[in-house]
Amino acid sequence: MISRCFFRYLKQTSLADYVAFRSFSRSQQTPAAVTSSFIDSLRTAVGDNNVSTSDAIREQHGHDESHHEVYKPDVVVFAESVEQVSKVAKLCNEKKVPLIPFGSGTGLEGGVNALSGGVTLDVTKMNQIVEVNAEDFDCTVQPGVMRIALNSYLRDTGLWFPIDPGADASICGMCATSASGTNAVRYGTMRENVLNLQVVLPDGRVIHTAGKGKRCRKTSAGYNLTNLFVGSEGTLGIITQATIKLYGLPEKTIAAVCHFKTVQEAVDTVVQIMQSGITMAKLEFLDDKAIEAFNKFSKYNMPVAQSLFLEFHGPALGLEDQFNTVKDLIELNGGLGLQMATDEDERKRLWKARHEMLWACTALIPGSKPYSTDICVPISHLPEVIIKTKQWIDEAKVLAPVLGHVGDGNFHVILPMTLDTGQNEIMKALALQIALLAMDLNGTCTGEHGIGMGKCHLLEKEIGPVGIQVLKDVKKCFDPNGIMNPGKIIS
Ligand SMILES: Cc1cc2c(cc1C)N(C[C@H](O)[C@H](O)[C@H](O)COP(=O)(O)OP(=O)(O)OC[C@H]1O[C@@H](n3cnc4c(N)ncnc43)[C@H](O)[C@@H]1O)c1[nH]c(=O)[nH]c(=O)c1N2
Ligand SMILES: CCCCCCC(=O)C(=O)O
Ligand SMILES: [Mn+2]
Repeated sequence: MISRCFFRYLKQTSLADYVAFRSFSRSQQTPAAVTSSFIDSLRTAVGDNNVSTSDAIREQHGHDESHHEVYKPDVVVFAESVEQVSKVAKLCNEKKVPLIPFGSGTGLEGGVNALSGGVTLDVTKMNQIVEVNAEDFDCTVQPGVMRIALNSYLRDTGLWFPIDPGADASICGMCATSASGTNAVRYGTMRENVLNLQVVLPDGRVIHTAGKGKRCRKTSAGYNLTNLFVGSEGTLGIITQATIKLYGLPEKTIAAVCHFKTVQEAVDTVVQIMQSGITMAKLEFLDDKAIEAFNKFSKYNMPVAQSLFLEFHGPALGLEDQFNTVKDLIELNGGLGLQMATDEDERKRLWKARHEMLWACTALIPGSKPYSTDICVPISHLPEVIIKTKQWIDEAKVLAPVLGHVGDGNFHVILPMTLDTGQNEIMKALALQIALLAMDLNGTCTGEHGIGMGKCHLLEKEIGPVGIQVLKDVKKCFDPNGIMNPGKIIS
């Protein structure tokens, strides 16, 4: 039974939102015209070995890591070059067949699920690092280059690409979702780190969003096409190359963990650290439930309490001063157990465990699939939003750990979805309620996972009917036949 209190906020804001959410249904797309002669033309374009209609391959490409229902494409194509991507796009456009770009399938909003069937275009075979300009701190990669492989390749140069969503995602998939993660508080998100993109448009034309070969740090040359494609989730074109910023590996790194008796103390500390102007590299909150999952899954023995995980990057000189300033703030707010950790192996183990929190939380209920909230609010509203969220979780009597990138005002509630539909309805209502609160407090329903198939109804609420109409106009301009990843972002 859901408590009346649980729905109080929902009722205060708008019951209509909840009804709209419950009855939200994706507008049915025209079924794909994938005939055998169409598949033959794909084989001619990319070679027999690069076209698969096997059920297992279609299943594998019909979902990401989220709980969303699987939607298999009719056919999966593996591209090996920009020319092949262009030919496939042209063929799909001519026959009005849906075309869904696929990076590595680690998304969390059903971005790759083929809602209307069609062709899924897997770009993992295009995995070359095109160039590294160490002296300019940038590099250019093909769409199948993965984040961890890029950083291994860069290691000897003393450079790295710090944006880290935890999962080993493709760099171009990260561009497509505007990913971020634990290091964004210092290094920004994909939006701040992409200098140029090569994109194949649905009609097969190839563009460079900042101009061919351009990789300058600043430009005021016209509309920002690059950032139109960052976060476009495969709905405007296929990203076939990305030029991104690199950074020097930090000379010194300090990690630390501390815990608090109350959520208020922990989150007040976060706000004060951010307002003090200290540049944190990571500033993560894990609530008591998250710590329980963390201990169990990764074999730690941390106090089960509201916790902060922190990391500092910088020159050896002065970094300990920053640590000590933060230490003072933590202690002033009642924080306990803070210790400096500089041992590299222990640090790696800690962050690996943090990145596995999705699996740690879902393991709390075996067989469950994760449903995620991803709100982001201005930092001053963070204490209010986290405290209300935790109160609602308690009232709803669901097991839902809270964790996230609080230095950015961004956090997740991990809602393990099971076969118990009653319980799932409660989870979805809770997720909606949290998103509505964030939006009321000048925040967004998604800081980093994107809209995908799961949050279209929230985007409508977030940017309003005129905003949505403008997005639809933009979509029409790039993709007049509506073939690119239909049903995503705007339904
Ligand atoms: C355990 C765990 C933990 C996290 C996350 C995942 C998992 C499994 N994520 C989410 C995820 O890693 C993130 O969304 C990636 O950016 C997705 O990259 P993929 O290559 O897997 O794209 P994937 O293949 O999943 O595609 C995602 C979307 O991008 C589109 N796309 C992919 N490649 C494209 C291309 N070349 N051109 C055009 N469109 C393309 C797809 O069509 C789809 O809409 C995350 N994220 C985050 O920001 N912060 C975090 O903290 C985490 N944490
Ligand atoms: C489905 C749960 C998503 C939250 C976990 C992934 C994530 O973004 C993280 O920070 O961890
Ligand atoms: Mn995250």
